[in-house]
Amino acid sequence: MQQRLFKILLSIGLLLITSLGLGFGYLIHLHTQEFLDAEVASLHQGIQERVTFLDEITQREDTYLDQRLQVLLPNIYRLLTADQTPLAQVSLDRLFLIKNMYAEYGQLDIYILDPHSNIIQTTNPKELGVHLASYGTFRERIFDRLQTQTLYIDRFSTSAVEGSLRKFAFYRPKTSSDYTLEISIDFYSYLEKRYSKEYTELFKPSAFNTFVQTNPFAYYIDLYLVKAHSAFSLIHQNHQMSQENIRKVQALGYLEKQEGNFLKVYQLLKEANPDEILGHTLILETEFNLQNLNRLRNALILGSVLLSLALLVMMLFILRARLHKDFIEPLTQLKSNLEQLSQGHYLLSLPEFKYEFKDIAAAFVQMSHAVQARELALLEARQVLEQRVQERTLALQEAKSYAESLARTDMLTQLPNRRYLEEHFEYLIRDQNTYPLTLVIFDLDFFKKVNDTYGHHLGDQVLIHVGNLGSSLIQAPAMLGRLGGEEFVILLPNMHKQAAWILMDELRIHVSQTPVYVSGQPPIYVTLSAGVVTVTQKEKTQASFKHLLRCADEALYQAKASGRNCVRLYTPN
Ligand SMILES: Nc1nc2c(ncn2[C@@H]2O[C@H](COP(=O)(O)OP(=O)(O)OP(=O)(O)O)[C@@H](O)[C@H]2O)c(=O)[nH]1
Repeated sequence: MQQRLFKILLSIGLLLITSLGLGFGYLIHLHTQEFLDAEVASLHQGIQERVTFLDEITQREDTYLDQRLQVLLPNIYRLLTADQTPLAQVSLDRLFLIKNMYAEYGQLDIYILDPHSNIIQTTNPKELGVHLASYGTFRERIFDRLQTQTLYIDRFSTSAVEGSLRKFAFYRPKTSSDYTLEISIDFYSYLEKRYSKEYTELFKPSAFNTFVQTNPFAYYIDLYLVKAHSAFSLIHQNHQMSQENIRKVQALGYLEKQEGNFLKVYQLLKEANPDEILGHTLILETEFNLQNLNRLRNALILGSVLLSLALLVMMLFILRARLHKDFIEPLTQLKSNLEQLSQGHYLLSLPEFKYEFKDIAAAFVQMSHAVQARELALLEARQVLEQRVQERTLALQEAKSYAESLARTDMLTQLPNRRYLEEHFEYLIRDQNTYPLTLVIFDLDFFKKVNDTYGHHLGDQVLIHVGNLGSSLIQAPAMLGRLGGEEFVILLPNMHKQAAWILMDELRIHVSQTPVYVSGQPPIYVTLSAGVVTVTQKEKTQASFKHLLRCADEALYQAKASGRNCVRLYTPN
């Protein structure tokens, strides 16, 4: 039982620990996820603030530069073509000369574009020969506008070739001119010149790396300026973002991609209508290395499971000990008491129990006493029952023997009846020592007359009287019985016929001389006639009760025929 209980407890405990471990694990997982989300959000928030600030500065400077460039571009054109040199043939030296004149703008570059948007001369040699019309909507945006106006100042934008943030301005002396003058101002170097270096540091791509350094999980960040379907990296220049990601981030605003321990997050920082000339979409890309975080989370989960396991083992041991003391021990004690009770030991000495076992023990003792009392009562009842059974058996035996005696007794005279006489004859005839065996039958003479004269009742008294007289003359094993009516039979073992004749004659005389006295009546005298038959041992094989009765009856008939009141011996013819 203890083992089973322990197994049940162990199963419950294991279930508990599994759920506890899983619960803890889930909580830790949620917590780390929340923590990570908060870190991601704080990083993005910081970048967003910086970008918003940059955006404000950009817009302000854009307006300011627009005003200045409207004056600057015609001036540069005039300076370049002062000696009547056609724009298409301005020398590189001249370009650099002019460029250096405007050092206050920081990194300023001058370009001369041919009618097909090719850069044919520039202070930025990297871009020489670049066909600008192949970049996005350059021709539609700029060249088409210059068909109707001579000056077009573009927004701040990334350089298609370098990816740096620049302000672009275009000028044609006449709308019909073939060649175009373009200048670009590097935004960061412009800011450095206009403000201070510390100030511009905030917006430089390298400054964004501080976000990576200060965030525990950040691994890599980039900002993309999206033009139509191309994205230009502002931090890691020349870096590209896939078309698929651009579309997804534009549609969802936020996108997360997990690859092993690395998490990439894309967030739309600024969305603009691509149809608007100044519209730029800004997408932030951040990448986080979660290796340490995952390791920490796994260690925490494992730790919590191990701790719960240790707690469970401890709890189980304590519980088992308590269980044994508070539950198993009293139960074992009660079990042994029950065994004692089943063996009939009622005087139980129960030890001190605790808790509910105290009540159980009390009830148990009560039950024991009740059982004891009931058993005693049962014992007594059994004794009474046994006594009654004995009494009833005795009564039954008596009733039986009474019934048997009734079955063998003539009710009127209380003498053996014909059945008893026959049984006794069978007994005597089987015995070797009863021969010669004599059977006498006697009959009252003219008994009808007695009945007729004195009534049947007095006739009965006469029959009883004669029976009594006969009984007084014989002793067992001889037997006198009433055959029926006024006929009687006497069985006389060990008696010769002469002796029997003498005995019967004695009875005849005795009857004839002993009247029946009934009050108010004269004495009633009766006589009897008798027939005697004797069987020797030799003759016993032919002898039966019926046969001897018939023989004796013949002798009786002789006696009747001889005038009655006499005894005749049977003589076979
Ligand atoms: N009171 C009384 N009478 C009985 C009983 N059994 C038989 N009797 C009568 O006994 C009488 C017998 O009559 P019988 O057979 O004519 O013989 P009997 O008158 O004795 O004449 P014999 O035998 O020829 O001397 C009848 O009247 C019977 O009714 C009995 O139990 N009680």
